[in-house]
Amino acid sequence: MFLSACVKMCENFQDVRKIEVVKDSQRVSERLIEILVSAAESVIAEKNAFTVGLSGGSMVDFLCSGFLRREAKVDLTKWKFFFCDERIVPVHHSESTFGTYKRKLLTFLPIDEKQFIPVDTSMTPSNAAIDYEEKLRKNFNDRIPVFDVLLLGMGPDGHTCSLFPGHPLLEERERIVAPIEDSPKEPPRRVTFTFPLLNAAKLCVFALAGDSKSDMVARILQNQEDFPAGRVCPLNGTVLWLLDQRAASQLEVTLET
Ligand SMILES: O=C(O)[C@H](O)[C@@H](O)[C@H](O)[C@H](O)COP(=O)(O)O
Repeated sequence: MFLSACVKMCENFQDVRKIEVVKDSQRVSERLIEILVSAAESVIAEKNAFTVGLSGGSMVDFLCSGFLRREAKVDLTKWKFFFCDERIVPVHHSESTFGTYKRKLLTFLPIDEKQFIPVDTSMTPSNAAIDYEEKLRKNFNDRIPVFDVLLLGMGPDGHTCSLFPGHPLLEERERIVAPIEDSPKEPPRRVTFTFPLLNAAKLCVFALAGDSKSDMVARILQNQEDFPAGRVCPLNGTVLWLLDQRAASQLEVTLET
């Protein structure tokens, strides 16, 4: 069910923040794939390529469940997957985001591992960030890479990627990928996209489900409190908050007739 909520102008950006509320987490998964496939069809028709930034956490399960439930097969051969953040651990480590996607998504989706552009986690966070920035620039022609879609999560403290409340990285304006050595969310050593890169994207999608998200969702979307996830407002794009009813339970949502 599409409950079209208030459409808010993001502060300081000329873009529109959109909110879509669906029944439950399963429907979040399904809608996520529908949105991705629809975006991919139009982008590939024009550019013959499609770039996606992946987050860790529950995003992996949303994508696995969504793709598994989808009847119509999707041609993913032109899709390229990058990581909005990554933990600096070996890829076989249970906390590796790329490792988790390999173990889950790659086991059943017709995707070649070469379609993933992983962070080199054998390096220090600082060198891995520099190296990943170079990898991004090689894959995009833009000074600041313009992703077709960035898939984002949000922690209960309002963080997104590895951009945490009160962290100096929130003010980073030069680097598009930055190291962090003191992530309050384990593991502490990571690399992360920064806001200049996030807000250059054409489409950012937050996929959130469950009661644990509802308080922060309302603080950001309704009370306009300043948390990292709320600072995602693409300059020339759209940010969609795809929520299940539990994550949206504290929002005053208007029903669209
Ligand atoms: O690798 C990470 O830690 C993620 O990129 C992180 O930003 C995640 O998206 C949020 O912490 C939400 O995680 P959940 O979706 O699991 O709540």
